[in-house]
Amino acid sequence: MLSYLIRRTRGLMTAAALASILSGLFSVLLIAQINVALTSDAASRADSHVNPAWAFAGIAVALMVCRMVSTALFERLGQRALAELRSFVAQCVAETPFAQFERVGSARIQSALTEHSNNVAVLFVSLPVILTNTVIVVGCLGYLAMLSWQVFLFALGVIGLGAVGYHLVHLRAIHYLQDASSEQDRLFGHFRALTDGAKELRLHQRKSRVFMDQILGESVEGVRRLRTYGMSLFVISTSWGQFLMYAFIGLVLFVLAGDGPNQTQVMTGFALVFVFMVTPLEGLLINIPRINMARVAASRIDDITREMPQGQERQATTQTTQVPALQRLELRDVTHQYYHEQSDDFFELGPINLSFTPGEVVFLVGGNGSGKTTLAKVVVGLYPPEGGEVLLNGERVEADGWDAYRQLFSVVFSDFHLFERLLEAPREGLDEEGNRLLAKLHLQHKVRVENGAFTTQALSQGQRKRLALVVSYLEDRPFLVFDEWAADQDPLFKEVFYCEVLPELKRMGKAVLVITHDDRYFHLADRLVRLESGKLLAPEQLDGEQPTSVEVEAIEPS
Ligand SMILES: Nc1ncnc2c1ncn2[C@@H]1O[C@H](COP(=O)(O)OP(=O)(O)OP(=O)(O)O)[C@@H](O)[C@H]1O
Repeated sequence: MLSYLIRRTRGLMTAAALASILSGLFSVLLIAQINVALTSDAASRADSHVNPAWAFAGIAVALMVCRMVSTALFERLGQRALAELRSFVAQCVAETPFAQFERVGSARIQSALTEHSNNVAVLFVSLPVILTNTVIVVGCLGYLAMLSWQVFLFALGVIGLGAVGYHLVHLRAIHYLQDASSEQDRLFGHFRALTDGAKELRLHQRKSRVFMDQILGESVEGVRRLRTYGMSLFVISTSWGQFLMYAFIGLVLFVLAGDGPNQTQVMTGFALVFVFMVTPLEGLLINIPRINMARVAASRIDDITREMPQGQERQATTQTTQVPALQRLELRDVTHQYYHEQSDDFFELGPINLSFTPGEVVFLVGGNGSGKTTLAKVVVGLYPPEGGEVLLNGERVEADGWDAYRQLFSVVFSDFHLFERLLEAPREGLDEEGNRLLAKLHLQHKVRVENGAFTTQALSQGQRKRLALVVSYLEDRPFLVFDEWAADQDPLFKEVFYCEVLPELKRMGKAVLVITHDDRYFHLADRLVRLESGKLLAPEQLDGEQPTSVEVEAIEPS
C-alpha cells in the first residue's frame, strides 16, 4: 500500500524529497559558515572572495525557501494520500461481493477509513523531517571527518552501536503496535454498539455498566496499554540514542581531544557541530517510529482490502448497466451456506428450486431463522449461489453477469437504508411522481421530494419504511422484493400495502416477492412458498410434515 501511494505520487514526491535534501544541505553549509566565522581571523576573512555575511544571508534564505517548499509539498502529499486511501478502501467496499463485505465487518472497515488511513498520512508529515535531518546528520559527520578522521570513525562506531540497539527494541515495539491495531478494529465495533445501542444502554444500568467497564472499557484500555508499551519502547530506544550522542560528545571533548596545535579551533568546531546535530538526531529518532506506525497501519489496510477482492462486482461503480428485461427467472438446485465460527456449524439454504414471472406476486413465509432473508438475498444476486444455477430468461447467469442481473431488483430489506438523496438518475418529473406516491402513503404533510431528495428523514420507523417503498417504486425495476415491509405498519397501511400497492405492482407487470408473517393476507398471493430450516416445503406439505426441496407451484387462494 505504501509503495502504491509513493508510486502514485512519484513526481510530487521527488520534488518534495529534493527540497528536503537541499534544506538539509543548506543547514550543514550554514553551520560550516558559522564555524568559519567563529574560528577564522580578520585577515583571512578579508582574503575571502565572497563576503561571509552575504554568503550566510544567501544560505539562510535558500534554507528557508527549501524548508517551506518541502513542508508544503509533503503536507499536500499527506492530504492526497489520505484522500486516495479513503477512496481506495471505499471503492473496495463498494465493489466487493456482499458476502465478503459481511465477513470483513463494518468495524474493521471503519477503522481502515479513519485511524489507519490517518496513520499512513502522518508518514508524509514525518518524511521531510526524516530526509532533512538525515542529510544534516550525514553532512555534519562529513564535516567532522574533515576536521578529524579519527573522531569521525569513532562517531561511526557509536552510531552503529546505537542502530543495533534501536533496531532490536523496534522489532518488539512493532509487535505491540500490531496487536494494538487489531484491538482497535474490535474497539470500532464497540463504538458502533455504543451509538446503535444508545437506547438500550440508557434503559438498563447493569447492562450499561458491564458494557462500559468490561467490554468498551477493556478494549479502550487494551489499545492504550499496547500502544503505550509500543511507544514506550520507542522512547527507550530514543533515549538510548540520545545518551549515546552525549556520551560521544563527552568522550570526544574530554578524552580524545588531546593537546595538538589549533586545538581550540578544532574543539570549537566539534562543539558547534555536535550541538547543532543533537536536534536533527532527536528529530530522526522521534519520527522513525511514525514510519513504523504508518507501516503497521498500511499493512492493516492491505489485509482488509485483500479480503475484499474486486472483479465481477467492478462494473457496479464504474459503468451503468442497462436493466435487463425479465420474462422468467428460475433458481435450480440453488444452495447457500453460512458458517458460524463460534459454534462451528453451518446454516444451509437449499437446494432451492423456484421460479418467478412478471405480473406475479409470490409470498415467502416461514419461521424466524428459516432462511427467508437469505433466500431473498440469493434471489436478488447479493449471494451468487454456491451450488446450482440461476437462469434469467432461460440463460444461466455467469460469474461476470451478476452485476447486470442485480439491476433487475428493487428491494426494501427489513434493515433497509435510506440515502439522503434519491440516487437513481435524475429524470423528468421525479419530484412530482415521488410526491404523488407520498400522498398515496399519507406522508405528504410530513415530507416532500424536492430536487431529488426527501425534505426530511426525521420520521417514525414505519413512516421511513413508507419512504423506502416510495424509493423502490421510483426505481421502476422489473422485480420488487419486500422483506417484512408491513411488519411495522398500522392496520390501515397494511391494508393499503396488500390490497392496493401489491395489486397495482401486479398490474404494472412487476414480479413481486413479499416476505411476510401476515397470514390474514396470504390469500392475496398468486403463490405462497414456505421455508423451514432452509428448505422449501412442497405445496401439499404446507400444513406441516417433512421439508423437501421441490419446485413450488402456485397455490390457489383459499
Ligand atoms: N450474515 C450472516 N452470517 C452468518 N449467518 C447468518 C447471517 N445471516 C443469517 N444467518 C443465519 O442464517 C439463518 C437464516 O437467517 P435469515 O435471516 O435468512 O432468516 P429469516 O427467515 O429471514 O429470519 P427472520 O424471520 O427472523 O427475519 C439464521 O440461522 C442465521 O443464524
